[in-house]
Amino acid sequence: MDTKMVEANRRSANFHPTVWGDFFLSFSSINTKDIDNLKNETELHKYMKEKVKNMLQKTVDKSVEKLKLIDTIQRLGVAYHFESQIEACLCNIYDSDKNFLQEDGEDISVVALRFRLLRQYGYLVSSDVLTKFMDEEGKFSELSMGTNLEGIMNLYEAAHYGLPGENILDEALKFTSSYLESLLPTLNNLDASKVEHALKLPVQKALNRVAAGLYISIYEEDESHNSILLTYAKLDFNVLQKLQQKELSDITKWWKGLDCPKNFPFARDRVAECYFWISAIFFEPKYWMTRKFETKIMAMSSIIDDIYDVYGTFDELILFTDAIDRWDISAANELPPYMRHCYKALFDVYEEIEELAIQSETKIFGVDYAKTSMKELARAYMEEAKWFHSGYVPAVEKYLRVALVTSGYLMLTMHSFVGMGEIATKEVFDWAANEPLLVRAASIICRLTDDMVGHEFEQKRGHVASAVECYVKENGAPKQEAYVEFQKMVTNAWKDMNKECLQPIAIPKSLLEGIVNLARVIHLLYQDEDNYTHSNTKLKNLITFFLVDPMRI
Ligand SMILES: CC(C)=CCC/C(C)=C/COP(=O)(O)OP(=O)(O)O
Repeated sequence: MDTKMVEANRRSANFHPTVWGDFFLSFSSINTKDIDNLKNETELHKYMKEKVKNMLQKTVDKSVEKLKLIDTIQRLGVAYHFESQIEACLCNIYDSDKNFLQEDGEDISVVALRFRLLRQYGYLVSSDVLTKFMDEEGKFSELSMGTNLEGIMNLYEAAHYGLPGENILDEALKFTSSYLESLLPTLNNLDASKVEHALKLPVQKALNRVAAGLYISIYEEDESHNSILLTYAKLDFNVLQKLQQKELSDITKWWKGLDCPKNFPFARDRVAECYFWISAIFFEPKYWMTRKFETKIMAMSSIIDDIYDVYGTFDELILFTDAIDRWDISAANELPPYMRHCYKALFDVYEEIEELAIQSETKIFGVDYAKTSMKELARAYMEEAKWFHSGYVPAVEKYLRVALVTSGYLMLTMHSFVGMGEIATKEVFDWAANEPLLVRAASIICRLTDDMVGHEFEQKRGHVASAVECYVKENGAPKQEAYVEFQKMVTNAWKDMNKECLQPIAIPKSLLEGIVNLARVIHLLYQDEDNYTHSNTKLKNLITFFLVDPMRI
């Protein structure tokens, strides 16, 4: 270390060391026994897939059974194999006669399920269909709906698809959430697990892959389960897990080369956590390229964030921001050793991205958009550093102009597009570059949720004022008021996202889904605390479940 580094007055965040270290390196090769198992598993996977496909084909279109089947396939995390059949079926329902949402005598369970599936696939069906289940005062109640657990749960799931101003769904969510909570102590084990799962991870806020992994055991407990669907879901889980173990092994090898504990001892050493974050969003095998470099970019951004927020001196940060803005490898020579190391590593990642993009005929122009978003991120980090070093606490609106950029979600969006091939056209990148509502909404969810759970830990070590401190200063109000206000903004951001996912959509659905999934990661990892920074409990368990232990078939 050079002496200047030792002498400078630096902060320390005392982040805990890596949880995973070299653990995933051992998944780099597969032994002969595993190859045989893999062959058998792949064969069985293929065979079961045909069976599920047949099941879907044979079930009568527009029937209640078909809706339930689609719901189960989705909940088990395998809908991505049957997207075209599912789309066709829901399109058929939407295009049919005007009464499709409510046949005579249908109960809330069917009406709400159909409503939710259609909204989920982008069809703007009217929520008026639910008014029939309200009482004279326009409220949902036990009496108006009957105490049918499935119906209440289906209404609960549907209610998450509300749009701005759609009060009926606000009402539905209020009633169903508190009713389900109150029912919990009275339910048998299986129903209680279903309700707890739904309360924690409603379909609209859940990463499908994660919710599915956790739902499989609940489904297995249900005696009425379909054993073909169950086995197929488990097989699929294991096939993806093996693929992801190998990918994470390669990424760990790269990460080890950076030697984080030695070169960036002040930073969060979290590469497996970054991979989990990204692979839960882009889980389909065909998105391997996005998983690979999005993880690397995220892990690098995490170090860069810690350089700005924790370790770098103000003068060093000016040099670093300037070097990133110039994007010129010779600028590395002007940086102190630890920054130089980071800068060069960042360049190496972009070199790899460019090579991969060319090889796979992804259009290379996307990489320029990605670099621009990284420069914007660094400039925004610098703006926050200036505020911190001058003790400035901006008003919330001013803070958010910068802090939505430092949420990193526009940057991650741009990089994800690069890996997703032909569908990411120039128009798509331009769309993202123009601050669309969807990206803004995902960034609001990320920034405000992160600030609400993380600000006390951050302020203790010295950190730019978070949205909470900005609100308190601007309004002379207690922090509890800030939490309430921000929770409202987060709720509205989810509604904006629902709106932006309705037809006609601005960009291809799989790209939109990636952005919504970015917000869903926050719902999973930042509800109670910042489980990324403090990754040795909840996130450790999730990684063990999804990336280490296979399911018993
Ligand atoms: C989404 C991206 C780019 C993630 C990289 C890792 C990261 C910086 C997480 C948030 O950390 P934090 O809670 O310390 O963020 P901040 O310093 O912005 O509050």
